[in-house]
Amino acid sequence: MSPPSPPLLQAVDLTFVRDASPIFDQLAFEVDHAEALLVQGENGAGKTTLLRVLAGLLAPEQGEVRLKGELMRPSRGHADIAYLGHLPALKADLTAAENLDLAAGLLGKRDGHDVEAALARVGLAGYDDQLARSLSAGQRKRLMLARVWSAPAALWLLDEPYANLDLEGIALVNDLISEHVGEGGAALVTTHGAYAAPPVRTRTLHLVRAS
Ligand SMILES: Nc1ncnc2c1ncn2[C@@H]1O[C@H](COP(=O)(O)OP(=O)(O)OP(=O)(O)O)[C@@H](O)[C@H]1O
Repeated sequence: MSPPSPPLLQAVDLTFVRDASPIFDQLAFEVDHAEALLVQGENGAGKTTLLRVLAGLLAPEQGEVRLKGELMRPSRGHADIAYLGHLPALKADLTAAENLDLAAGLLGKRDGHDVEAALARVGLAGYDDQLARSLSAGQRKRLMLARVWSAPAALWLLDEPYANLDLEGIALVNDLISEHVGEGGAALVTTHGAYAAPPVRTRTLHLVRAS
């Protein structure tokens, strides 16, 4: 009998220290395929810091992040991870379509998730030629969600995906996550609010500032 495969993501005793004070200390959890972990916590609790460590954008003081059992090293990106951060990772002088093309060149693209389909999926059909700089904050968030939806990554790390969105946009985020999890993907989602619908709350991690 073959050994069980390791979970998609393992946080092993993660400690992150800023200015000599720990943000989180010996944090350990796992997220597997078909799971969504909702990360909740007050302002400053360390949610963004945690997601950036998991994305490999920040190095922990101690502990490690494992993806499919393999040690992840800090880097600019990882093929198994689609990260949606607080700050728009869009090129302001490129159009919506060009931004998605650029992301596909860097991150790859899921079959059938071409630019037209991605814009339509997030409610931006017809915005192909609009510059990212002239999109509203909610439309920029939708474009960032289109990037995530188009990527072939199994693990979505979504930092405040509900921010700037209207009610229909909040429902869209929950739909996208449910669909992804239903297809065997996984997601970590941070929020302060109660926006995450039940399918997005497979489990909850309540983050409390370590000191
Ligand atoms: N670049 C930075 N330099 C110094 N301190 C930082 C930096 N980024 C975050 N911090 C500090 O680290 C702590 C955790 O911040 P983080 O952004 O991870 O919290 P959060 O839970 O995401 O907060 P919020 O809910 O307000 O978005 C805070 O005290 C914050 O002030």
